[in-house]
Amino acid sequence: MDKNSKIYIAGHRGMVGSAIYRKLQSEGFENLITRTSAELDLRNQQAVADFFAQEKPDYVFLAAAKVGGIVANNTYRADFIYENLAIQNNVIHSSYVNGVTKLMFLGSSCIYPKMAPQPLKEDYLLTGPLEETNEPYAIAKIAGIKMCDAYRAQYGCNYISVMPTNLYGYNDNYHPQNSHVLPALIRRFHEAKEQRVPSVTIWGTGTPKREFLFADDLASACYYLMQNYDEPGLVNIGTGEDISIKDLALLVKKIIGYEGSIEFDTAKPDGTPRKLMDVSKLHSKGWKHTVELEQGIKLAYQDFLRK
Ligand SMILES: NC(=O)C1=CN([C@@H]2O[C@H](COP(=O)(O)OP(=O)(O)OC[C@H]3O[C@@H](n4cnc5c(N)ncnc54)[C@H](OP(=O)(O)O)[C@@H]3O)[C@@H](O)[C@H]2O)C=CC1
Ligand SMILES: C[C@H]1O[C@H](OP(=O)(O)OP(=O)(O)OC[C@H]2O[C@@H](n3cnc4c(=O)[nH]c(N)nc43)[C@H](O)[C@@H]2O)[C@@H](O)[C@@H](O)C1=O
Repeated sequence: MDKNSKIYIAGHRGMVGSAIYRKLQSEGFENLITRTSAELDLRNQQAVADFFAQEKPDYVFLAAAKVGGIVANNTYRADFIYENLAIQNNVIHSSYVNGVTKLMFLGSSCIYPKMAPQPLKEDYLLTGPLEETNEPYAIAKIAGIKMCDAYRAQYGCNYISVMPTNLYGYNDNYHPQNSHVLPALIRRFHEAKEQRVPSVTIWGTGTPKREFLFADDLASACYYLMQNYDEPGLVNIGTGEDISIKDLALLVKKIIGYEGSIEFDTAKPDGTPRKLMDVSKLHSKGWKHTVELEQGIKLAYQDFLRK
């Protein structure tokens, strides 16, 4: 990418897309193209074809998707598979038709088998059954990886796939039911503190382990890989460190300054027992995260308080 390249960031108002937008701006890129979902519904094949034919972007970051936490994935199963397949099919195919130089597809760590060995290496893809709660979303994401590889193999397209671990940061979704765990806990502990509620309930047993990456770090990795990575297959993006949900809840409780107790709603799903990324490939390419979890949660909490 050079500073005059025309770059389309699909999903620029979301947590990831907005972080990629900020990163590109801070690096001096000015020719950035964006559309909200109201302006351009990426599920609409003709609208996407017309947009690409008119704008002819050089580079595409595909960060638009139907996204949510464990209960949203499990509840809106049809929406998660249909919307994600439609968005990625339309954007990837229109990129090919209109000669996009390079495209980055964002997947997720949920593409790996539920019981895969830890840490998760890139070559564990398609080696076992998926986690049931997010299987439709994961199937769509796996199709996206395979679509990038197929367009590379048949048409020589330089389309790359990156697999971020669980993310959090600025512009996160704080919906009480549909969000991911970190924004959910920030909101719940904050409201419990404000309303002097004696206990906070978190979902599941608290024993699953997750890895968390600050979205601005992810944007930095995406920028780095867009400049320095041209391979088929996938590359994990994470920190290589994980934490149990119980310990995460204790950390959020401490940062927010809530003094009540924690209870567990075991009627809610735990999901995958552990999802720790093997980040040796990413490190070998020359990128490492900079924001540690406690610091990142403090930054996210400040952002939550500003909204
Ligand atoms: N959040 C996480 O923990 C993780 C996210 N990822 C991946 O990162 C990417 C970005 O996720 P994140 O930023 O968290 O998600 P958000 O929900 O914050 O943002 C998604 C964006 O996609 C856009 N979008 C959704 N549907 C459509 C549509 N039909 N047409 C056009 N635009 C649409 C929305 O645009 P608008 O605002 O204009 O409506 C929104 O800004 C996704 O591919 C996700 O799978 C991967 C791993 C973990
Ligand atoms: C990024 C990733 O996100 C989803 O998978 P997930 O990793 O299971 O993500 P989650 O953040 O929703 O939950 C993590 C853990 O935390 C526990 N948990 C406790 N209390 C709350 C809570 O209040 N909300 C939520 N959401 N979870 C909670 C919850 O029970 C689970 O054990 C995928 O569907 C898929 O979309 C995907 O790729």
